[in-house]
Amino acid sequence: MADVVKLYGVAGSPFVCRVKIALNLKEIKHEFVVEDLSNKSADLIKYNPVHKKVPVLVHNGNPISESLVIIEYIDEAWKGVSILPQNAYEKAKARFWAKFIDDKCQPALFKAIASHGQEEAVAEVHEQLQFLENELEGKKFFGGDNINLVDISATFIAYWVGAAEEALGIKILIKDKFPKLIEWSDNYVNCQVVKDGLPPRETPVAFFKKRFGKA
Ligand SMILES: N[C@@H](CCC(=O)N[C@@H](CS)C(=O)NCC(=O)O)C(=O)O
Repeated sequence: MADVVKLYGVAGSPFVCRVKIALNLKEIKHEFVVEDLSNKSADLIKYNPVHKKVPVLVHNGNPISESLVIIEYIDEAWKGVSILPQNAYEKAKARFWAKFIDDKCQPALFKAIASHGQEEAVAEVHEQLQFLENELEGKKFFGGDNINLVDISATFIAYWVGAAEEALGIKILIKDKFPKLIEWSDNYVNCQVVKDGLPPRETPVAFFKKRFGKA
């Protein structure tokens, strides 16, 4: 029997896009079920009763939530290109950086964006981003020649930060400070599997204007 794969999400969510990109990498056919987060569906509450958030992947009726968990599930459940390294140490390192991006980088970036690029908040985010800049030394992607879990985790940095900069007229990813990260962003968002998983740029730009723009 053919697999039935449904992804519950909203087009503008960087967490949902992570999952779309992982599905694209593995060439997994799926149905995208659009959620209204201001009026969550009974399915979403049933499938993710703990967090009640998207993304949720439902594979043959089995729900999985939390984007990083879903990506690891996709990697294990389907053959094709590997998203996590095979080597135990490299795998642990990939998980470490993905968690670092979620726990440290994204919250710091959000704070810097919300503050309209206030100096202290930007300095804090630069401290975090420097670790990623160093990690890219001698590599095209965090995964080396190919995209891996860390690249997908950093989708917000590659795409949403530029949209926030445009929407609010601020600068966070400074070229002189983060040449590798900027080169990586360009390479990453121009991969077809990534492009196919991202919303049009107007979507995040409009989101940041509405959420943080001056009235
Ligand atoms: N840690 C979660 C975060 C997911 C998340 O924050 N999703 C947002 C959309 S971007 C959401 O569903 N928000 C609805 C809510 O908070 O009620 C993941 O990695 O999947």
